[in-house]
Amino acid sequence: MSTLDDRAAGGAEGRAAAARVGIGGPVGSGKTALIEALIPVLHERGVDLAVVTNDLVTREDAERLRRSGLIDPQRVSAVEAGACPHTVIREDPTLNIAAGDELEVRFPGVELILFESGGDNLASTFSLDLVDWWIFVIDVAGGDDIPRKKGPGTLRCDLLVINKQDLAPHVGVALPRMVEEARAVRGQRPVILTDARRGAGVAEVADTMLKAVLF
Ligand SMILES: Nc1nc2c(ncn2[C@@H]2O[C@H](COP(=O)(O)OP(=O)(O)OP(=O)(O)O)[C@@H](O)[C@H]2O)c(=O)[nH]1
Repeated sequence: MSTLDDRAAGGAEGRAAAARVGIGGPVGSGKTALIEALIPVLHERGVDLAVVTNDLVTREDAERLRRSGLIDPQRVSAVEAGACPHTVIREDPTLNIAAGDELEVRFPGVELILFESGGDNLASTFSLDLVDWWIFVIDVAGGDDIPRKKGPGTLRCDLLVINKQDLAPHVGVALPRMVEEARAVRGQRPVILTDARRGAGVAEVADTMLKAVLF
């Protein structure tokens, strides 16, 4: 199993290691939709990219990305997480680390690997043995009280994405207040509003991530 230290040293084969970014969040918050929107933006920025998806007992999200036409299907790997999505991104990320290592071997120039967690709850967090930096995706339709609940995902992530901003008027959410409360509990660390289906806010997510992990 490689670790961040191994990877910083260029891995066993002396290859340059890819930056690894986690994308977690509750079921249906829009993690896959955000990745689908990010891929073209990252390609436009010239980033050599691969993706690892995590599903409970299927390869649904990987198949969705492979069929999307957005990315070479070979660059999408699937991890079947089993019963607890957070186990394989936090307690024992061996399967995910191995999937990332295998992508680095097959695509020696890969610069960035996105790890999508299976849908989980507000307590979900990533091990820093697996990722360098991670995003937590919540959505407006899940309720404007989510930031106030101070779940570990919301508090500890490097970037909080509040997705489905387009739904705010339909679910009675005051967006400015939700963002303000999120910023307050996160000590001013970044919070970005997105509409992953239409692409709003996605370039800002890409640039914040690239600034943190590649440049
Ligand atoms: N209106 C709206 N719908 C969205 C947005 N982002 C995602 N959706 C929809 O929300 C649903 C769930 O999106 P996914 O991307 O599958 O969510 P996910 O977090 O990957 O789901 P799991 O992997 O099952 O946890 C889909 O029907 C998406 O089309 C958005 O910004 N606005």
